[in-house]
Amino acid sequence: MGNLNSTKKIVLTGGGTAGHVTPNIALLPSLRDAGYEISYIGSYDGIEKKLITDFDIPYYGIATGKFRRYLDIKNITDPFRVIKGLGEARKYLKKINPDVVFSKGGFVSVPVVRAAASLHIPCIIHESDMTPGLANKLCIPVAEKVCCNFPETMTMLPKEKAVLTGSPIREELTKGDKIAALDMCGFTANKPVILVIGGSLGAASINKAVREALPKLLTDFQVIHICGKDKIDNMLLHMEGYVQFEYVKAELKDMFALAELVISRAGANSICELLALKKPNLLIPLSANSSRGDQILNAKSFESQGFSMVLDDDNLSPGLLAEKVMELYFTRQTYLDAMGKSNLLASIKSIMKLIEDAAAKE
Ligand SMILES: CC(=O)N[C@H]1[C@@H](OP(=O)(O)OP(=O)(O)OC[C@H]2O[C@@H](n3ccc(=O)[nH]c3=O)[C@H](O)[C@@H]2O)O[C@H](CO)[C@@H](O)[C@@H]1O
Repeated sequence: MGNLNSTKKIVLTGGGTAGHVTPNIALLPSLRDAGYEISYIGSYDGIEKKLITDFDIPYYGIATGKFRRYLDIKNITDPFRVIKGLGEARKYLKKINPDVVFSKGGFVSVPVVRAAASLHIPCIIHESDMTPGLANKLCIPVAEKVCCNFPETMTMLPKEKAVLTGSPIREELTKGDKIAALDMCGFTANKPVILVIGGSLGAASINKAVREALPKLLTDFQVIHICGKDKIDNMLLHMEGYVQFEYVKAELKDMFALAELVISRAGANSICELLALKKPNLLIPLSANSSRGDQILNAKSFESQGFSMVLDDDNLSPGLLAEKVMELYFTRQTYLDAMGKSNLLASIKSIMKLIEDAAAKE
């Protein structure tokens, strides 16, 4: 499309889980520096709306439906919601008239990208997992370029579209304050801290194993546990050296600064953050029984590069978890050495270049 004689405009989209939103947030400072007027199209009330409201960006909600691989009554109604979303996305895109759309994926992005393509607005897509998700698969045919996080993904995509950029990480995550985290958690400064993050939604199996392993873990460590919405265990609220949070926003940077080790799901953005922040980590990827297995591939790739220790969700037990944590603690320098070469800002720069090139198209 192109805006003659006017400010450059970009529409960001992506949602459903935080992993489809935080990379967009990571791009905001650079987009602002480059003079873009930024708008966001997401679902009416998804996590993207809650996360984006903090950034003073016009937000447009559309109807969205899931593309499931299993039988569900909603498979009958959701296609109508997607069609409705497509109409709404077209209406908002016409109103905003952006030069470019950047999509981080998730189901809400499909109507936005397809509507943008029908209006001849160039779209850049980002795939953070090793294998493209279904939403991105539906958008790749109409995308200008597809940013990849793993070299392995490049071989699965049309050659002329795939670009290896890595995942944009929020720069503020590097600016954490250990003392602020100690205060917030009521911890002492002379015992190492483990941060547990079960992805943006929390992970029931990790929550259970960590809680059952607490008698062992708390002998040598203090534990910050981000356990997911509605997953706080009230029985453990006053346990010394253990604190729980459902989800944290600005405080996450301080917790990262304080943590000596991190136990985490293997969501693509989470693991890139651990790499960028150089945190020795134990990954427990979401099992293939409850996903397409993308986290297992993400974790294997990080394990083979020496960045992570991996524990199968299917083999998870409190005893094994505590054992692996001790092993990680004593071998952490090996992981720190391997992670030493990552470059936090490289991916933001390379994605910005693709956005600028696409926006310059008439
Ligand atoms: C269950 C599911 O569908 N998981 C997918 C989802 O995970 P999920 O949404 O968990 O995605 P990621 O692990 O990639 O990213 C989570 C993001 O949320 C942030 N965060 C998390 C907790 C918190 O309290 N505060 C906070 O800011 C993390 O710092 C990170 O930036 O998208 C990922 C990226 O496509 C996929 O790899 C995962 O397989």
